Amino acid sequence: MEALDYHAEERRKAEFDVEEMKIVWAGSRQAYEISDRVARLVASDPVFRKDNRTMLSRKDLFKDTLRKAAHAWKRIIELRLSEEEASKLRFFVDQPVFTDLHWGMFIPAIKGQGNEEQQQKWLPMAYKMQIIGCYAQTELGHGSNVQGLETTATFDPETDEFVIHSPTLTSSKWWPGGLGKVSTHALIYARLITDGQDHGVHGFIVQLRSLDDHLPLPGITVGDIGMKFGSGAYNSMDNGVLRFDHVRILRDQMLMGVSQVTREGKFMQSDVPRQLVYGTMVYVRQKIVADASCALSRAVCIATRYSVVRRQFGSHNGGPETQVIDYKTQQSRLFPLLASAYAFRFVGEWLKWLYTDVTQRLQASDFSTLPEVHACTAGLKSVTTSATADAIEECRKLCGGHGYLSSSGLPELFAVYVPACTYEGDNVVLLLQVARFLMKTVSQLGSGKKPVGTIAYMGRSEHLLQCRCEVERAEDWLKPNVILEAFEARAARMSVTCAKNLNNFANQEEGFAQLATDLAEAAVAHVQLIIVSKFIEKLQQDIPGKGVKRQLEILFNVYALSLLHKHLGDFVASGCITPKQGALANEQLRLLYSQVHFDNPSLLLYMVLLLERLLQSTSF
Ligand SMILES: CC(C)(COP(=O)(O)OP(=O)(O)OC[C@H]1O[C@@H](n2cnc3c(N)ncnc32)[C@H](O)[C@@H]1OP(=O)(O)O)[C@@H](O)C(=O)NCCC(=O)NCCSC(=O)/C=C/CC(=O)O
Ligand SMILES: Cc1cc2nc3c(=O)[nH]c(=O)nc-3n(C[C@H](O)[C@H](O)[C@H](O)COP(=O)(O)OP(=O)(O)OC[C@H]3O[C@@H](n4cnc5c(N)ncnc54)[C@H](O)[C@@H]3O)c2cc1C
Repeated sequence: MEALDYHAEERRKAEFDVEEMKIVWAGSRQAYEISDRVARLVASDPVFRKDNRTMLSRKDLFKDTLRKAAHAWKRIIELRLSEEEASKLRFFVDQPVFTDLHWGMFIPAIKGQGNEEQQQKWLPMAYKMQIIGCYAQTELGHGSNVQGLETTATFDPETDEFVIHSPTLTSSKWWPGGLGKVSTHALIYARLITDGQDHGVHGFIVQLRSLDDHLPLPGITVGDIGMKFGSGAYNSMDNGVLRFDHVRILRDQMLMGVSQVTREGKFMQSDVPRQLVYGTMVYVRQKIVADASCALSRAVCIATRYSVVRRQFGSHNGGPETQVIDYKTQQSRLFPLLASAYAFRFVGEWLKWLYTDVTQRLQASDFSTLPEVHACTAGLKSVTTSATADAIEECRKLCGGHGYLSSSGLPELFAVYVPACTYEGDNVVLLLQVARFLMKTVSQLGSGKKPVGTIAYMGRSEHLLQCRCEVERAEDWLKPNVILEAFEARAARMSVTCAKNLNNFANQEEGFAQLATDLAEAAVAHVQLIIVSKFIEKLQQDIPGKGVKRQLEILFNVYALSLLHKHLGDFVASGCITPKQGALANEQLRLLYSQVHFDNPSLLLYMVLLLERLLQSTSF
């Protein structure tokens, strides 16, 4: 049977309404229709082709990228695409490019940290792309440690200006996307100094290049930092280096939404948390979670198609060899990744709501949920990107030798995706931020302050520290409440154990440094609980379509039980479950794989309907 016939055959086996499942994946019928329309637009436009990407030189790749970005902008204008459609189009062009940072960070930073006048001044030019901006925070010497940045912005009351300067080699801005060749402006994060006093890191809009001849302005040294991981991949992006030699900017070019400097040079901290200066990173981290489900679904789509078509061994009497998707090892490696794509999709939907909610609260000067939003965006960005990067590599291996071919699409997908574990915050550094939030919560348990939101389970820690999972048979693991309690107990016990062990140290800082690995693992347990609980909440919603909810329930159980199996040590060591109950979970997982198998290609291949036209370089 031909491969495509087999696909059709597999689809026909679907025990659920594929059309309705597409809408579940997209989040709404409207979102699906926009995605499908824009995907067709991109796939049918030869300018957006990308199957030649890995064969181009860096220079030709960059020119090709500029051509695509300009063409995308032209199509957005011609077709009068909405902001959502335009964002989808840029996403489907699917090549790291300077506009990612212009639209994804430069504009959001002005919106989030600029005052009303500054937004009115800069945003119209940015929306029309009359100026092109980048987000220049990281320096050669500091990326994770933002408070360690060295670039200075010294106020000169004589001239009502800031003097921007790079005092050391390590203060050179290093990495900002779009900086190397294209950006005319940058949002610079620098140490604000007034009257000899250092007020920490703040944002400043600085013009880098002339709007007439695009040459660097006086005092500005700027360039590209060179080739990066892989051949195509992120080399379509002009990540750059930037140094300042006493460059003067007007006082009103300091973003004044969070803090201000008066004409007299007086520093004024608004009554908002200084961490709002980090707001753009929080915004991008929540977007990265939804993007993880997309990248993961693409890799799993490729690996599923391969697994359905590839046959190896097992021929009897000259008959066809066995489909590799029939091997239990192939299923146990592939199906949890399929389930993870859905899990990340749903938690990404929820995180987008959480971020929208905190944005509205901030406008009413309600900062109550800011710590939780920071912990959720940091933790989910860390856990989903690490899992997705590992999953793309696993999908390469699932495809045997062909997975290593550029034409499989997987090497490029991996090379473009993996920096997500580093940019917008190194994943370990972000887990330690979550751990800080967890330890603070545990320390307040005795104060009567009731934990709420995603940390509410800590308020039941007395019960969770004693409970025993009610699992006597494998099928008991199919109950969402049983799974939820196991994950809550694991997370609570790991955090409380860390908190107790911290007390063995002279001070919190020393304890935190010594116990960092345990704290990072407790953070992972907390974040995985969030993902599991949001999947359960999704299943509690009204989900139309024949068999759709049933399939999602199977995927939920695959996701949760494969995680439990992977982290069985945590669950058993913390006493949440017994080794016997762990074995029953594994037994149930094997049974679930058989169920997914008969529907898996359809579950996956409907994603192909959305992405297939964009996976042109994928061909088995
Ligand atoms: C690691 C960070 C957060 C440390 O920041 P620091 O100021 O040193 O804070 P502390 O660790 O001392 O914590 C103090 C306090 O503040 C809270 N907090 C920290 N961050 C936030 C936040 N974003 N929102 C709200 N609250 C925050 C923290 O919880 C503490 O609260 P307590 O109640 O416990 O006192 C910081 O250095 C950091 O974020 N580092 C990562 C840098 C980063 O992400 N860089 C990205 C650059 S842009 C980029 O990579 C672009 C990529 C291209 C692309 O995306 O395509
Ligand atoms: C493709 C790409 C695009 C980027 N684009 C931009 C951009 O547009 N704008 C911008 O400003 N930046 C950008 N960056 C920079 C990026 O934000 C930083 O690289 C990132 O924040 C990590 O910081 P770092 O490089 O200093 O890593 P480091 O912090 O030096 O991390 C190195 C190692 O040290 C460990 N580590 C560091 N601190 C601690 C700690 N306290 N405890 C335990 N372990 C620790 C980390 O876990 C890691 O293993 C980009 C980076 C990449 C790769």
